[in-house]
Amino acid sequence: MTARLLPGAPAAEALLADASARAARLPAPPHLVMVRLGDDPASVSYVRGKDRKAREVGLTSTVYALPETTPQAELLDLIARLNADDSVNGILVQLPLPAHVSEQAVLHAIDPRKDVDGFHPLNVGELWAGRPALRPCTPAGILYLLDHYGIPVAGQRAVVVGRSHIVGRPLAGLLLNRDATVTVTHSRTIDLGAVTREADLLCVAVGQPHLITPEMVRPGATVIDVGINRVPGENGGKAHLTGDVDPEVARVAGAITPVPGGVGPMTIAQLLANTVAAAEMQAR
Ligand SMILES: Nc1nc(=O)c2c([nH]1)NC[C@@H]1CN(c3ccc(C(=O)N[C@@H](CCC(=O)O)C(=O)O)cc3)C=[N+]21
Repeated sequence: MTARLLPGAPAAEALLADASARAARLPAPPHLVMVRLGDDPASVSYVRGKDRKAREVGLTSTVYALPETTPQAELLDLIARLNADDSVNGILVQLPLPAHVSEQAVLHAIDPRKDVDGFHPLNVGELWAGRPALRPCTPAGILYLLDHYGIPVAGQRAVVVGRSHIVGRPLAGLLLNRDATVTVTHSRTIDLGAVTREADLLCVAVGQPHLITPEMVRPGATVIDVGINRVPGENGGKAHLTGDVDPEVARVAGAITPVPGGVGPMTIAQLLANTVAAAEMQAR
């Protein structure tokens, strides 16, 4: 038996088609502004991917590529101007930020109504209260993917491995809002495998290549691999991407997302859907 593969592309396409149709009904194309500091190759490539996809589906996209050394005050100033600019519907500041800039200060500064990452504390609070608001892109994209493939959530035992503010925690909140029974594990969890083996739905977001091995997975479980790890090629060969889940897990799982081509495309699609939702909210 080998697991059913859950590619992101078809689900992302469905989400984007809906977002694009809704965007066309607005008085002006929704406008996303992305800000990045420095030239970390992964950040450059992610922002480029989001910018390209935004244009493809009929949004307006602006990228501010600022020097690594940009003072925090200057970044906060830019955010204040974007907040005040009615032609801007969504603002994303690419993480991670250089050490001299406080992530907290930046995330607090973004107008919650334009916070298409869903990282502002007001939106975090709304998520945990189960009230509608802009949701973090990767977790919301994962829920969309599960729904797209008809994988049940309500009543299921969900285990989230990782408690980051951008994936693990908000994903646990979204699963709870959808009536899953949720356990969150982390680096201090004792006997991780005993916990993950209980999962009907196992979501892994820690950034450790192949942390999850076959004996840690309940036969037939759905496995969502959020890890995107760049590993150098053997003998100087090409570097490649690999997930937090050992590919051998496909022999026991019922369904599994690939890396690349699984959760990554959902994150981008959800960001653009959030931008359309923000524009709709602002038009009201
Ligand atoms: N403010 C902020 N918001 C974010 O949403 C955010 C961020 N900062 N910082 C970094 C992480 C990471 N992230 C990804 C988005 C798309 C892919 C993606 O499209 N991945 C492709 C592969 C891309 C590649 O080849 O590198 C895939 O999985 O198939 C991956 C990772 C968004 N993040």
